[in-house]
Amino acid sequence: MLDKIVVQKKREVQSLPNTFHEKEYKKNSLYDAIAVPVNPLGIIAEVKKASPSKGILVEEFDPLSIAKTYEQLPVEAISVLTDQQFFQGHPDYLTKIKENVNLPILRKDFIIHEKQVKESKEMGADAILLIAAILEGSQLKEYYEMAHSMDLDVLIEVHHEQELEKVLSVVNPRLIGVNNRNLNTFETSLDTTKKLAPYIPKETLFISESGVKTSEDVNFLRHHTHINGLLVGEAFMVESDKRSMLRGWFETGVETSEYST
Ligand SMILES: O=C(O)c1ccccc1NCC(=O)[C@H](O)[C@H](O)COP(=O)(O)O
Repeated sequence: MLDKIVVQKKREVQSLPNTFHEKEYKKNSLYDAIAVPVNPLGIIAEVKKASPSKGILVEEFDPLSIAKTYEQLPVEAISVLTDQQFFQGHPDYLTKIKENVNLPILRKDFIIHEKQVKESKEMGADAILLIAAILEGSQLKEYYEMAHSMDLDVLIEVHHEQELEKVLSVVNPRLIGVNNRNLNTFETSLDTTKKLAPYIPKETLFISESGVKTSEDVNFLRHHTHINGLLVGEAFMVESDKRSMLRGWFETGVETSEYST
């Protein structure tokens, strides 16, 4: 699946312009929001209509209204899927949300070319995702530095130790996301975050992405790891009472964390 997505992205990149116009948006820092969260963990809530693994998640999809709902909750940031082909997202969703919602906005897409970094800035993103699985070390470094020079935060996503090693050999990432979803089989396992936790540098903010749905999931991650945040899509999208769900995640808390270095 990841291969198919990359093939499609290469096509899309060809039709992107060579120049982009930076608009003046107020920057909301994803890094700062996760570093000092309102919740016990920083929550990045995703605006996600559909996915290759689950198909359509919600029939009546109004991205701005979802983002406005998130803004009323105690969440730290919003992730917006801008991929059209596989996730039924759109770049315009991100721009509209940026113009109307005062939270850091992460552009969630499959960035494989520098033009997409510039496009993200033009769209109004505060942060971009770089997926180690689809980038060479040299590209990771180039796009990471380019993004920072444009005042974009970067969340670098990894799935296993080799990808993490590749990332750490080229940059000192401020934010790392461990994606619990195997991008080939779509299966999610929170053990992915648990296994990688000992290797995430202490000075890096550490996000666990995908497959988080219940308070047991949240407690498992808090007990076994030192994560700073969670990126959650499906659970928020399908839940009508998002506030209660979020409250429930932190109600019991974790008495002791097993995690130690
Ligand atoms: O969500 C998918 O099915 C998917 C498939 C292939 C590549 C990426 C995919 N998702 C992107 C994401 O990383 C998630 O939308 C995000 O982490 C939230 O995950 P979840 O809470 O499980 O919806």
